[in-house]
Amino acid sequence: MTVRVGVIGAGMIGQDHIRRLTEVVTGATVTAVTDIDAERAAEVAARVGATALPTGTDLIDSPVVDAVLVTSWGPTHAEHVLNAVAAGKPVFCEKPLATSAEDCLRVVEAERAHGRRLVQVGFMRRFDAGYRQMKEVITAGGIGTPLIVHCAHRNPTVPEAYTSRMAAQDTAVHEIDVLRWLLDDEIVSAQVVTPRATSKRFAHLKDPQIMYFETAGGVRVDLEVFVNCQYGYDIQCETVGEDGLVRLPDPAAVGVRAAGRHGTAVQQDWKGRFVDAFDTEFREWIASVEAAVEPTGPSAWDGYAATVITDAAVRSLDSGGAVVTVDMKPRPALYGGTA
Ligand SMILES: NC(=O)c1ccc[n+]([C@@H]2O[C@H](COP(=O)([O-])OP(=O)(O)OC[C@H]3O[C@@H](n4cnc5c(N)ncnc54)[C@H](O)[C@@H]3O)[C@@H](O)[C@H]2O)c1
Ligand SMILES: O[C@H]1[C@H](O)[C@@H](O)[C@H](O)[C@@H](O)[C@H]1O
Repeated sequence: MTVRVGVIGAGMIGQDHIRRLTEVVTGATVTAVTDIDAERAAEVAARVGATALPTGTDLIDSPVVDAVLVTSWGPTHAEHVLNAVAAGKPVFCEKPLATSAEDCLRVVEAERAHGRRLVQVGFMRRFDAGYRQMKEVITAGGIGTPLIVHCAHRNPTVPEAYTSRMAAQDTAVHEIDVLRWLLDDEIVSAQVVTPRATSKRFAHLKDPQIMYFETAGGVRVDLEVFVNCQYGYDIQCETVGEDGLVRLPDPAAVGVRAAGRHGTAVQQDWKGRFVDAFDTEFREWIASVEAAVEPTGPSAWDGYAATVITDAAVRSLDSGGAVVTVDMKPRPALYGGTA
């Protein structure tokens, strides 16, 4: 069976995922596209022989759509995901699942009422080969009990519309998700402190920021978020355990020796850094839809958890650096919990 995907939001990442679904992943085709910019929807749909539809509701209800991909602006995600769950269709939602914890919980409740998982959230790092190898080592006891994680998340620059809160909501949210998964542990507190700001930023922005997280199991995490670091897109992660440490590899790149120097190029954006992770993410999602089984990727609960934890980080930033306790509901049985 070929999975017929309808795409809501034909912007930057929507178009990239449409290319991925049509050119990279086998067993999928894009049959419908919608965007509040109707001209854009028509143009993108025409490129892949899909139908442009006026609204997300039309697309979700369309008989030529088996599964829904939501790549519109964050504040619109919850509405589309809730409509897809109501229609009983599998839905892949780019992060964030919703911009408030309340809206994330509405999705969780809708899915629980439906009785099985239909939602996958687009935290692609769980599909990155390096993070997967780290998890295998940690799970196999290769470094003993994890104690500390050191992380850095650096972007070369960000646009003027990027705000200080987005360091948690848009950027650190990737570490928040991948660390919960990597450590199989829950984050219970967050603290954000700010050093001297780089002069190479917009005046309104606090950049860099240093975030500290603590897990229920007592692991301490430090994360540098620096979104105007100038030199490249650089993701670092090192987990220190009782018996050793495991470090995320840098992406493979040729070594160049010339003009008296030896070096390797640094990635310049997330698209290139995580291209393989995105491909794997969509291969696995399409395979789960094709097999009519629940997706194994990040769940609606993971989307909720990430939002609650980023909210705590934002509160800490706003308060000038207080340690903020994460106020998370008990995890329901549908997501491996006991509630
Ligand atoms: N996983 C990642 O690393 C990653 C990377 C980039 C973006 N994202 C996420 O993807 C989402 C989209 O980001 P982007 O950079 O592509 O934004 P974008 O602005 O380029 O595209 C969003 C598109 O959605 C359309 N749109 C907005 N509301 C809509 C609605 N209700 N119905 C239909 N269309 C609607 C807009 O007109 C626009 O074309 C964001 O939530 C963002 O956080 C994730
Ligand atoms: O939306 C992007 C994307 O999620 C990237 O992976 C992250 O590095 C950026 O900071 C963020 O702005």
